Amino acid sequence: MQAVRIHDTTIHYAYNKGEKNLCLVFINSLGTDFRIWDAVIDGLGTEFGTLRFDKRGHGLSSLGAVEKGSISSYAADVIGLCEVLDLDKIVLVGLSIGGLISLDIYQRYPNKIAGIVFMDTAPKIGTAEAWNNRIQAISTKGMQAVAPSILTNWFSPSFQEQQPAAFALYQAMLERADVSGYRIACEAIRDADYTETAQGIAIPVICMVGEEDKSTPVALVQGFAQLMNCSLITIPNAGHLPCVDSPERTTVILQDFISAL
Ligand SMILES: O=C(O)CC1=CCC(=O)O1
Repeated sequence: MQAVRIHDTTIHYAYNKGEKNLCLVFINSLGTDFRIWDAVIDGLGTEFGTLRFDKRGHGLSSLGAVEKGSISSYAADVIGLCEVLDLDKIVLVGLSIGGLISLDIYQRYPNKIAGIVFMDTAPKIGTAEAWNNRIQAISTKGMQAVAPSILTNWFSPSFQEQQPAAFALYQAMLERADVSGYRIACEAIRDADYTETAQGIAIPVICMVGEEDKSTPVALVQGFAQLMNCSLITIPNAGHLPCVDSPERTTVILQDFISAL
């Protein structure tokens, strides 16, 4: 188990040093911990470094002293972690809120990043009203009340049917998420709009999205890819978490992207 103190929080992470200098830094979605990348990490092998971590207030990482969430504070945690590990050639893989965090990192520290894979994400996700409703629901009724509708958006019906045990574990992950940690992430997403940053991006990037993603649907990610003038790869039979339901395809996309850098 690896952990480090970054700013006011303890970040739980898993770092594998690669044979090459380049390190893929995986930035999770809302309500998940870094186990969602396990199958992708297995498929990637040892050529490149990999860094996974739990965002503050998620998984085993502590919440710290923040009272209101901001994408910039997550970005500062990622940069702090990369500095501790002395990573100098970084490719970000940003899933959902992880894409917003990636855009913030690019905006603040453009020279540190060699490329970004945007996975099921957009520069603005959802409406303020929807996020306020979710915050209200978790604060009054807890995670279990919102979990069923969120899981329906994350996973395709076929994943639920074909892998009921895995589905049950992801349900447990979401239901056990810390309400305060989840709330600050919802606030951060609600208040974020990185459209201008995306328009000005000047490093290699790619977008990918599960064809059955109901949280950040294909049309939304298509608009994001057009904004950045980059390729969009759609993944059949995948939902909001292609690293979970389509890890082999996800691994190939990452490998192709890195080898073209
Ligand atoms: O949980 C969801 O609704 C999907 C999602 C939106 C932003 C994120 O990180 O996950």
